[in-house]
Amino acid sequence: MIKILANDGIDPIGKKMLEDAGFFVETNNIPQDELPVRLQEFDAITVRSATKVRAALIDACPNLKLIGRGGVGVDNIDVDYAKGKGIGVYNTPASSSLSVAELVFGHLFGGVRFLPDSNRKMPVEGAAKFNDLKKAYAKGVELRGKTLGIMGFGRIGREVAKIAIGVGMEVLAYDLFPFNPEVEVVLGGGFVAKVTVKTATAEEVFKQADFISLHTPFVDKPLIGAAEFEIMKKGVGLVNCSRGGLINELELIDALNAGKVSFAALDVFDNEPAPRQEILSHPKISLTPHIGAATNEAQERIGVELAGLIIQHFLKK
Ligand SMILES: NC(=O)C1=CN([C@@H]2O[C@H](COP(=O)(O)OP(=O)(O)OC[C@H]3O[C@@H](n4cnc5c(N)ncnc54)[C@H](O)[C@@H]3O)[C@@H](O)[C@H]2O)C=CC1
Ligand SMILES: O=C(O)C(=O)COP(=O)(O)O
Repeated sequence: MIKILANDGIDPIGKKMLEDAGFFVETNNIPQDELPVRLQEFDAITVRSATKVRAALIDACPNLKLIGRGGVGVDNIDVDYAKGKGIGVYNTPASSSLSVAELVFGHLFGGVRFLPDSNRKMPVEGAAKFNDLKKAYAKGVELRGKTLGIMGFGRIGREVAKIAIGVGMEVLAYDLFPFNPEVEVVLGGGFVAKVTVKTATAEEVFKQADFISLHTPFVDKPLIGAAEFEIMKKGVGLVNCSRGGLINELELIDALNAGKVSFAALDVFDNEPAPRQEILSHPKISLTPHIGAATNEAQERIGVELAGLIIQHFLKK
């Protein structure tokens, strides 16, 4: 019997699909340092972003035939190394795009009206300083009519654009590669509108956008640091629901303190799972603990897609 370790969990429907197909599935959260021994008895492992499947772990588990990533980023897996050893590596690239895009808008709506800071301060200072807080948060802005710069016009970037258009924002889209600027915006009542977004260079996005949202993978260096903050509009808002490292965190703090950036919203961090304290305690940063894909709908789609890929992999052997 094929044995699968779902080390960062798997949606119950995906698990049942695997079991119905005759696989044994153990849902667990085995600590990283115990995996080199305990994974040896399994044929496959599924992970989210927490568990790392590096070369040393792969070497320790000669029985391993498949690594499944329930999600998009495979930066926690030594993919080429695994494939070089004949191990199948799969991810579920489209299943969570909408959930991430909706979180981006949660952060944007929150950022422009100071919700994170208000939520931190109201329970502590609300009664004594209600009117001071009311004054401090009086200068919010509306999103409609503002320009959203989207860096990386892939699956998530495109979903973000659709919501932005629905909200009445202008979209400036930048990608490293040529892309189709037309998106299909689903409106109520079964109507679909085809809208062509403006394309831009990275520099144009930095100079013209009121808000910037990042949707590229992290490769080797930040996309945004002091030089980029320098040319941005004063008061720009930034969202990073993509990967820690894309924004230089220390230079972000300088830009927030200088008033150049009005707020930042981070779902991902340099040092996960322990982001730096200056980031966690900054009043102008909206924080979520890497939950872009953490919705019932996304996790169900991911579980079902991953189960299908695993079944197909083993059945075709
Ligand atoms: N916060 C969370 O929980 C989640 C985060 N993510 C992350 O979101 C990111 C984007 O995911 P998808 O949109 O699904 O990927 P995708 O592959 O569909 O799109 C990424 C786009 O970025 C472009 N790109 C790559 N390098 C670039 C650069 N240096 N400058 C400009 N564009 C560049 C690519 O050409 C591509 O169009 C990934 O890093 C992924 O891991 C994905 C799901 C959940
Ligand atoms: O799919 C991705 O790239 C993600 O970052 C999602 O991470 P998670 O599976 O929620 O730990």
